[in-house]
Amino acid sequence: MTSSVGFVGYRGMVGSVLMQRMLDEGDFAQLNPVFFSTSNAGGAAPSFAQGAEPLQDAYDIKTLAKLPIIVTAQGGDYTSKVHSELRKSGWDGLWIDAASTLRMNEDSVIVLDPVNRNVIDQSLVAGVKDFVGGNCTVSCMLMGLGGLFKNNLVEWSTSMTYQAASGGGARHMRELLTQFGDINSAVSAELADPASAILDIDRKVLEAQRGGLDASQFGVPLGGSLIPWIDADLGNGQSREEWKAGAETNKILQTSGDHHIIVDGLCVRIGAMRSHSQALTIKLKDDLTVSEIESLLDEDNEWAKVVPNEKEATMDRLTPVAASGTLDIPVGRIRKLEMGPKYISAFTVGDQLLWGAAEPLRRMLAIAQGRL
Ligand SMILES: NC(=O)C1=CN([C@@H]2O[C@H](COP(=O)(O)OP(=O)(O)OC[C@H]3O[C@@H](n4cnc5c(N)ncnc54)[C@H](OP(=O)(O)O)[C@@H]3O)[C@@H](O)[C@H]2O)C=CC1
Ligand SMILES: N[C@@H](CC(=O)OP(=O)(O)O)C(=O)O
Repeated sequence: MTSSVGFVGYRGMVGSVLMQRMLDEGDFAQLNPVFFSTSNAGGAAPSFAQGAEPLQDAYDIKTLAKLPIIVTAQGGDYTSKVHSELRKSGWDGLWIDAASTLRMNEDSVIVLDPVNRNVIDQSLVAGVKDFVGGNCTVSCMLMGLGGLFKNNLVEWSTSMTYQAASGGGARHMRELLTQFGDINSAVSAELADPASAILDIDRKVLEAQRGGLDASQFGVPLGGSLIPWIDADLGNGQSREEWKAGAETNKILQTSGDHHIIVDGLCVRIGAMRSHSQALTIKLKDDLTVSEIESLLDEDNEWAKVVPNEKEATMDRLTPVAASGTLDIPVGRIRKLEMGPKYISAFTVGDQLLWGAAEPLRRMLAIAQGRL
């Protein structure tokens, strides 16, 4: 008998990527989907799910409580509003969530099964009910660098990130593209004239960036610029996105005490669309050769793809344009740094809507149903 699974947030950006992955993998043949909406209860179910009943009210606790598994990509506000009420009603089903709300709760597990399948399996046996996808930057980093982190080879690590607009949401992506378009329009006449002076063009671009661009989502222009702060200010000089790197990495790996790995760095928003990149400096516990490191990374999981530390391969394969829309996590620029034989650099890129958001949820659902 196929079990019923509730989906909340199926039409949002993360939800749409999740639905597409589930369609690609034929997952819907293995379950009976029930779709929920916060805005259109009673409306038609999505066209890709033929035969599904009309949309249910995502705030109706009784209807939600009938389901053994609920998957939500609706967002943190929804989780805050509904999850505790549902639990209080006595519901003991599995809650699989993309939002950060429950991530650091003691009774939740952050899911990234190529990295912590053992933790997920043990937790299911132990009766854990809340399974939450990790922060996109953390998940993409661990997918690329898993071979070092899982083998307890990292003493500490810093990551300097280059995060895509999609991390803010769909409206942020639109705003970035609108800004690029408006900047182009501000200088289109000069660009069409090869004799125009580049410094005049530059001055006009800056005028547009400082005066005329809609930046209502990001707060300041991102097109042709960057923003070295992501998420809330924790008041100690660190952004919440930066705090997540250490907190979530250690929770995913279940490290504690002497095994705690220090992970810290700066998180920066750049004008890429949907792939997050990060440059890492890692202090290893052992003096491994570069080829030993590359083998460990490449062999760790089928998605980590080592890119040789050469100019052409790096430019071809280690960029947001190359990684976006794929499950591959290219990892390259691996070399020993001048600081000493245990210090290495690495650079990795990952689609933050796939491994960064939707794919760990899709796989957690399959694990929960005994399909993976
Ligand atoms: N964006 C990201 O990179 C990541 C996001 N997440 C988590 O996932 C949550 C959802 O993010 P995201 O998918 O970007 O959010 P979206 O804003 O794209 O979607 C959230 C909800 O908005 C409603 N909605 C209203 N208007 C529209 C519209 N025109 N098109 C589609 N949906 C609409 C839908 O709810 P309804 O159908 O009920 O009206 C939808 O489920 C985040 O809050 C975060 O917690 C996690 C990791 C990464
Ligand atoms: N904060 C991430 C996106 C995100 O949704 O992260 P989290 O799932 O940790 O809230 C970014 O802006 O790139």
